[in-house]
Amino acid sequence: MSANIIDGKQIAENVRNNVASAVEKRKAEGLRVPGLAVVLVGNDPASEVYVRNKKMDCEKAGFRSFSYDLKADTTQEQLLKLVDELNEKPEVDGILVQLPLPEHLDANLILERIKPHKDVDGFHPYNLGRLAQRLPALRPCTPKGIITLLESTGEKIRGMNATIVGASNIVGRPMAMELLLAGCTVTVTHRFTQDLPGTLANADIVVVAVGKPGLVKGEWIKEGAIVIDVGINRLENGKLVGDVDYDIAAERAGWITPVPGGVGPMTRAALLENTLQAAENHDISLNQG
Ligand SMILES: Nc1nc2c(c(=O)[nH]1)N[C@@H](CN(C=O)c1ccc(C(=O)N[C@@H](CCC(=O)O)C(=O)O)cc1)CN2
Repeated sequence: MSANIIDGKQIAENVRNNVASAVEKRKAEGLRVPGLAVVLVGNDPASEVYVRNKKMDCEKAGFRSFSYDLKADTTQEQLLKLVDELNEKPEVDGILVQLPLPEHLDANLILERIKPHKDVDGFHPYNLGRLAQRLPALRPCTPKGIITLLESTGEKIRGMNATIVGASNIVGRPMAMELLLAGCTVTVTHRFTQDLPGTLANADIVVVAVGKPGLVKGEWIKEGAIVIDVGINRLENGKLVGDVDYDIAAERAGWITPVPGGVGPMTRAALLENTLQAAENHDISLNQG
C-alpha cells in the first residue's frame, strides 16, 4: 500500500480563506475586525519563525495584530502586567503567549492569567475543562487542526482505535479529549509505556507528538492506518523531519501527514479560527450588555 498524503498546507489555506471571507462579511456588516495580540519573550529562533508566520496569517485573514516582543530577562510581574492590560483592551479579542517561555517564568501561572474568552490557544484550565466535559469553547490549536485533517480524509473516524504517542499539555492530553469527543477509543502512550509497538499494532489512527526523529518505526504502523505526525525536528543537515519514520510508514499507512506541510500549518489555521470565534463571542457579550 502507498499512503494518501494529507496536505495540511492546502487544507490550512482553505481554512484561512474561509476566515478571511468571514472577516470581510463582518466589515460589510459594520462589525469590528478581530484583533490578536502575540507575545514573544526572548530570542528562541524557532519561536521567532512561528510568531512571524502567525502575524503574517493575521494580515492575510484581515485581522489586526498587536506585537509584543519582550526581552529574555522579562520578569514574571512584567509579563503578568502585560497580560492584565491585554485582557482589558477591547480591540484585542485573542491573546497568545508563545511557548516555550524562558525557564525563570512560570508558564502555567501566565496562561491562567489570560481571560478564558481571550485564550485563543485554548490552554486555560477553563477551556480544557470545557473540552473534557464535551462542551468545547476555545479548543487547543494543534489538536483542533488535527481533527480538521482527519475529517478531510472522508474516513469514518467514530469507533476507530486511536493511539496518541506523547502526553504533553499542548498536544497529547487535549488530543485525547478531542478524539474521545469524535467517538474514538483512545490510548495515550508516554515515556513509561512498556510496549509501544504492541499498542500501535492495533491503532487505526496514530498521532505522534514527542519531538524525537524516527521514534516511531514504519514497521509498527498497522496496514491502512491514518498517521498524524506532529513532530518538527531539524536535523544537522538542515532538513525538517517528523517523529515517524516516514518512508516505511507511508508504504503501510492509508493516510499520512508530511513534515513540513502537515500539522504545523493547521496549528496556525486553527489559531485564526479561534480568534474569529473569540471576536464573535465578544460581539454577543457586548449585545447582551
Ligand atoms: N502559544 C503556543 N506556543 C506553541 C504552540 C502553540 O500552539 N501555541 N505550538 C508549538 C509551535 N507552533 C505554534 O506556535 C507551530 C509550530 C510549527 C508550525 C509550522 O507551521 N511548521 C511548519 C514548518 C516551519 C519551519 O520551517 O520550521 C510545518 O510543519 O510545515 C506552526 C506552529 C509550540 N509553541
